[in-house]
Amino acid sequence: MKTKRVTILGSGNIGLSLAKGLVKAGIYQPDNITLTRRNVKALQSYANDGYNITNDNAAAVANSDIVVIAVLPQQLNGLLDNIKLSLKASEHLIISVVSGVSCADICSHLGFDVQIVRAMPNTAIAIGHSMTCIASGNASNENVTLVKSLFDTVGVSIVINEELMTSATALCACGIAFFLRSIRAASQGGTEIGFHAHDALKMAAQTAKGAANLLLQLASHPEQEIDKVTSPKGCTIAGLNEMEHNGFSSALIKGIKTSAEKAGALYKSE
Ligand SMILES: NC(=O)C1=CN([C@@H]2O[C@H](COP(=O)(O)OP(=O)(O)OC[C@H]3O[C@@H](n4cnc5c(N)ncnc54)[C@H](O)[C@@H]3O)[C@@H](O)[C@H]2O)C=CC1
Ligand SMILES: O=C(O)[C@@H]1CCC=N1
Repeated sequence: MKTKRVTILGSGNIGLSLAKGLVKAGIYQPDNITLTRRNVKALQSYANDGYNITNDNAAAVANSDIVVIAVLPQQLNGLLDNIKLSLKASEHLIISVVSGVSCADICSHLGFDVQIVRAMPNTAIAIGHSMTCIASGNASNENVTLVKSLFDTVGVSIVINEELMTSATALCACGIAFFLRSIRAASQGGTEIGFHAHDALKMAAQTAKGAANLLLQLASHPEQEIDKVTSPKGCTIAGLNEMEHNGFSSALIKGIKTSAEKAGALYKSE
């Protein structure tokens, strides 16, 4: 089967992470991927690595099969106006990673229907460890499966209902920042109790990785694993309860709810 040519419109944080992930997974060569950005000079190092780069979105779309839209919600309508005439409903498949914008919103702005699959990856896609949620309102099952198989090469992906995409944004895409901040905070605690900052960070990150892998590899529940750590009258339960008295779980839950509300409102507030 001929390799489908991919164009990534808006090659910033997530667009470039996706490109790197696809190449690292070995399913695309850089020369099958076109990266666009208004300031194309910022992509020069990618051109040196063999990617096609341009600031001409319309031409890039015309020369591709799969079009990934990776601009900010407030940049989307301008981009759609830019590519409208190059988009062929019968030829193109759009993958949108834009938060808070439905397939119907995109078709409505374009003024015609084109198959769209939404994907919500996170920045760990650059190293093949994304948690990606996939949904579509109007694409064929075949295309949803195609997109899932693409994202399966750069992490783990699941197909969900489109109404849950803003929730997926908060839990998984924003979630990377939440867990990173937790690791950073743990390392700061580690420094206060005696470790050099770089050692404390490494120790905290590896500990977080171990905790996540206990759940993923043993298909276990967090409380089951926590019970194994908390010795009676021990130091773990003392620290854990102190964190809970200070709102640890509550802060995470409230933060995720706030992010989900914001994710749903980003495009509509423009
Ligand atoms: N950063 C993340 O972790 C994730 C972001 N997303 C979504 O992905 C989208 C992009 O987010 P980021 O990559 O973080 O933003 P970003 O600001 O890093 O990247 C957007 C890029 O699009 C370019 N751009 C804007 N208008 C353009 C146009 N008309 N033509 C060509 N390029 C254009 C900008 O110059 C910029 O480089 C957003 O909608 C965000 O909600 C989704 C999942 C995770
Ligand atoms: O913060 C944001 O709006 C984007 C969406 C998910 C991750 N970053």
